[in-house]
Amino acid sequence: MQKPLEFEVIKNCTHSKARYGKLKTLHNEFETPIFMPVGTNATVKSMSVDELKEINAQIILSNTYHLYLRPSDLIVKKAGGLHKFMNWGRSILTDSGGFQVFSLGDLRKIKEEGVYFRSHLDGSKHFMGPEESIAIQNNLGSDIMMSFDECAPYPASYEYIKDSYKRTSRWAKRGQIANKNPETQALFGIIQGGMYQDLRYESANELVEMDFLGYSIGGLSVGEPKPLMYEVLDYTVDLIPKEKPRYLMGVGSPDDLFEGVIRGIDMFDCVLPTRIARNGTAMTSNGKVVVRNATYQEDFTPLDEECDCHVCRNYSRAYIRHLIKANEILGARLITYHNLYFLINLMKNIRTAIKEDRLLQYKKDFFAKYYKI
Ligand SMILES: CNc1nc2c(CCNCc3ccccc3)c3nc(N)[nH]c(=O)c3cc2[nH]1
Ligand SMILES: [Zn+2]
Repeated sequence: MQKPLEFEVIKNCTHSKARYGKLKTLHNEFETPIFMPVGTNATVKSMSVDELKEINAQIILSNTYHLYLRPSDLIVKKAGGLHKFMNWGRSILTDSGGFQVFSLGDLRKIKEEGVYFRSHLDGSKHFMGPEESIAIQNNLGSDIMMSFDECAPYPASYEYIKDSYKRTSRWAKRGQIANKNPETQALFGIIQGGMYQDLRYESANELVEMDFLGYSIGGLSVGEPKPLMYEVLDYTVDLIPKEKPRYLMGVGSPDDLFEGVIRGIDMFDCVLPTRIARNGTAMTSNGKVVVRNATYQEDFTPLDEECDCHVCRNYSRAYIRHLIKANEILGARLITYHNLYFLINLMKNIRTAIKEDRLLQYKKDFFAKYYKI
């Protein structure tokens, strides 16, 4: 049987759990650890696919919940699938919709069969369960699909988390059975269990039993203190077979990328770079630059002196500040382009540091500048 995904660990870091690897889908092959730009409505906001290729994006995320509601997965299927619809020839990963139903929709009810919710667009009533989520992802044709899960809130009681992760495991099994394209679309299990070590163990073991092609660590980056997220990561990563890819969902500040890589994570996604760009904040090697501040009114240097991206080679802080203040679309576009390039480039430097066995030193050097320590 043809496999829709192949993953190979090429180099393990000697003084951390970091590893350098390669992941192959039916669309392309890319190196890990990797940062995946988020493209909720079948677009990485304000970026064309040509610009995404220019910044060397290899895999982008899209979303079952959003595309089901608008334009509908049936229309995307009629277009020939999401790759064709958005003219993106590289890899696509789709989230299963569970997280978005809880964080966006007006939640009505979680039942064994699935979730009844109201659309955040027009309040219309909908139902989504594992079978519906996988059918939508099959229609979208993404290379990597996520199991339908409940991302439990934080904080939550032990009893709540126990019931929730057990239902998520039952949903994962139902989703596996519902997958119509197991030879062309890989399915990941999502480990839940809140901040309770024994429940994380049980969730991971039940999903490893089901033999998914990769595993996401869910239920984190939901408002818990960072040290707690890192503590849960410390013991949860070890439960995933080391030859399978590990995806930490919704994580992507520079600090969290380093801490996640050091703890053995291979894949990351985060809306931060695109979201902060829209309010005029750029990520640079010397920390964040809120370019809308008056200080940059006559600053004719690039966003980041050390960045070789198209934006930093051609535009000044003063010009981009002017665009943001004038609420010109180009302002957000230019900062988004640079922020995405910054994180994609950071991951390239992290991969090189792993290959050369100097990751912890690189982390020290990076933050010495980023936080001007
Ligand atoms: C920000 N913190 C955070 N995000 C989480 C997500 C969503 C990850 N982002 C995917 C995305 C894809 C397309 C468009 C927009 C977002 C989760 N997704 C699932 N399925 N399960 C989680 O436990 C879970 C936990 C999360 N924590
Ligand atoms: Zn730049």
